[in-house]
Amino acid sequence: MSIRVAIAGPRGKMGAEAVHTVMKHDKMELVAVLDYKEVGKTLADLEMFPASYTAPIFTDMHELVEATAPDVLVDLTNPHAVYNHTKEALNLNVRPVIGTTGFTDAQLDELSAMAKEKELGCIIAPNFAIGAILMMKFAKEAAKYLPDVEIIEMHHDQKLDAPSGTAVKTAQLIQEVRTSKIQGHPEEKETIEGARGAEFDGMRIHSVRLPGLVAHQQVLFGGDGQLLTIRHDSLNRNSFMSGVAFCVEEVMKMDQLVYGLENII
Ligand SMILES: NC(=O)c1ccc[n+]([C@@H]2O[C@H](COP(=O)([O-])OP(=O)(O)OC[C@H]3O[C@@H](n4cnc5c(N)ncnc54)[C@H](O)[C@@H]3O)[C@@H](O)[C@H]2O)c1
Ligand SMILES: O=C(O)C1=N[C@H](C(=O)O)CCC1
Repeated sequence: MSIRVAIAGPRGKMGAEAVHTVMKHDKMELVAVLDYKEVGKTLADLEMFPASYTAPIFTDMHELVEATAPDVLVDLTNPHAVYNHTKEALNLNVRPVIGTTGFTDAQLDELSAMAKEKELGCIIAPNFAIGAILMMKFAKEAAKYLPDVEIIEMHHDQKLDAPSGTAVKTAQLIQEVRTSKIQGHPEEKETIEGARGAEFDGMRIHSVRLPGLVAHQQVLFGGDGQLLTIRHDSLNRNSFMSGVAFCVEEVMKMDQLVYGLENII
């Protein structure tokens, strides 16, 4: 039986790729999409999609679920919309696969409790690219031996949240193995505010935003007379799509929330 999939944010850079991925997948059916405004009756009304894409467009999640009964909601929208979408989906017994970044810790805790209570699978994946997951895993391993670390994430200039979800997740994974320490000179002083980047448990995170970039991250470890750099580059959004398809299949087997693909690959 096909997995019935709905996608929120179908006109976006990631959402449009996800639409194509689900349409091509032999074990999935795209039953509906969620937009925030009236843009047409079905995807076929949008110039960006072919006439054969007949999934209906909804602007209300309750109506979408009532009319099309999806198993999974893939959300690729923005940090303002995603929390409510995830909550609504769980309330309506639809399993969320969330690629949108920008959750607070409190929101993650609340959603995790909701998924547990409902015994529903939910995946929140700051990064769907396998190379990025490996970068994070390798960075966690390296931090055991080289605890002085700074993260430089680089994204396109349309990105709304900073630091990136991947950078935050990387710092959290490192925090699990690194004895907390403040890095740099104890008396260091910023002469221009923000020069040393964001502070996370004594580590620094730097966010670069430039046209031309897609999604890139370097994790730099400094030691005595040596520097280790672990770097990942997503060169296009297709790099995320096998991860999206993997999550749609995986979430159907789960009964709780998982934050980060490193927990399930
Ligand atoms: N997890 C990953 O691997 C991964 C990879 C790339 C991007 N992202 C994240 O995915 C999100 C989307 O990225 P993007 O580059 O496609 O952005 P985008 O701006 O191109 O697309 C976002 C889309 O969401 C739509 N939207 C906004 N509010 C909405 C709402 N309330 N309901 C329905 N649709 C709504 C917008 O119309 C837009 O089409 C961002 O949070 C980004 O950080 C995650
Ligand atoms: O393009 C974006 O925006 C991306 N966001 C994710 C993040 O915040 O980590 C992952 C990569 C692309």
